[in-house]
Amino acid sequence: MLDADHAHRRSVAVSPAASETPHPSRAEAEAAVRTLIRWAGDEPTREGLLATPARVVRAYEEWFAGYRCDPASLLSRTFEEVGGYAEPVLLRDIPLQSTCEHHMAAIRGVVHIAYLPNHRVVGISKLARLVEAFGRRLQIQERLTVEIADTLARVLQPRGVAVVVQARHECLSSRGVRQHGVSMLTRRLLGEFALEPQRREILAALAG
Ligand SMILES: Nc1nc2c(ncn2[C@@H]2O[C@H](COP(=O)(O)OP(=O)(O)OP(=O)(O)O)[C@@H](O)[C@H]2O)c(=O)[nH]1
Ligand SMILES: [Zn+2]
Repeated sequence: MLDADHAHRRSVAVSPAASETPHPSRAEAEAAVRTLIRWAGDEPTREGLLATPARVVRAYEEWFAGYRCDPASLLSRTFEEVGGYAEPVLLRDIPLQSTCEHHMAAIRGVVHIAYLPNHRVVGISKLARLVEAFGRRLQIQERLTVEIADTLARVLQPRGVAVVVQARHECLSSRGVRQHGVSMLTRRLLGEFALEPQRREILAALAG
């Protein structure tokens, strides 16, 4: 029977982001958390912190679940009976939860996605799952934006793709320059959406 570590390791191995170095064991990951607690100035053996390393490692499994997911396969089921629908499909305000790869601090925001179907559409939940698959990794916002847009373009082969990401970075607010209320906006427009006047129209529609 596979234990959770083994299953985790095996699934991570299929991730394009996985390296060739052996995946650390759960015990090693928990030991690393104990080191960070000591680095922060506290004592990992006190009662309130005893179960914390195990909790943090479980939390990491959720925050970084994207490494165990193949984003392209999320879009494999499509529907062709769309009654001739050939207008853009827009999904606004998809929640984004990610982690900044420079400081491992939270990135929180929303993603707006539009695509111009080429005879087939994808279930709308799959667009939200795509955001999760790339969001739940160590990211910079620019690459996240490109990865979402390019995967949609490659797998669905629509006539156009537009992705807008608006997010706040905790590394900007809770440390460093400590700038609160700043949000970062990134976007990627492909195919017909990269051309005027469609570009202006789709950006206005995504902005709501
Ligand atoms: N372009 C981009 N920068 C990001 C993102 N997330 C964090 N950063 C920035 O990455 C930079 C890392 O800069 P460094 O100078 O190496 O690190 P640092 O000394 O911790 O920087 P400060 O945050 O300015 O204290 C910082 O300017 C962050 O604001 C992102 O998604 N995209
Ligand atoms: Zn950061």
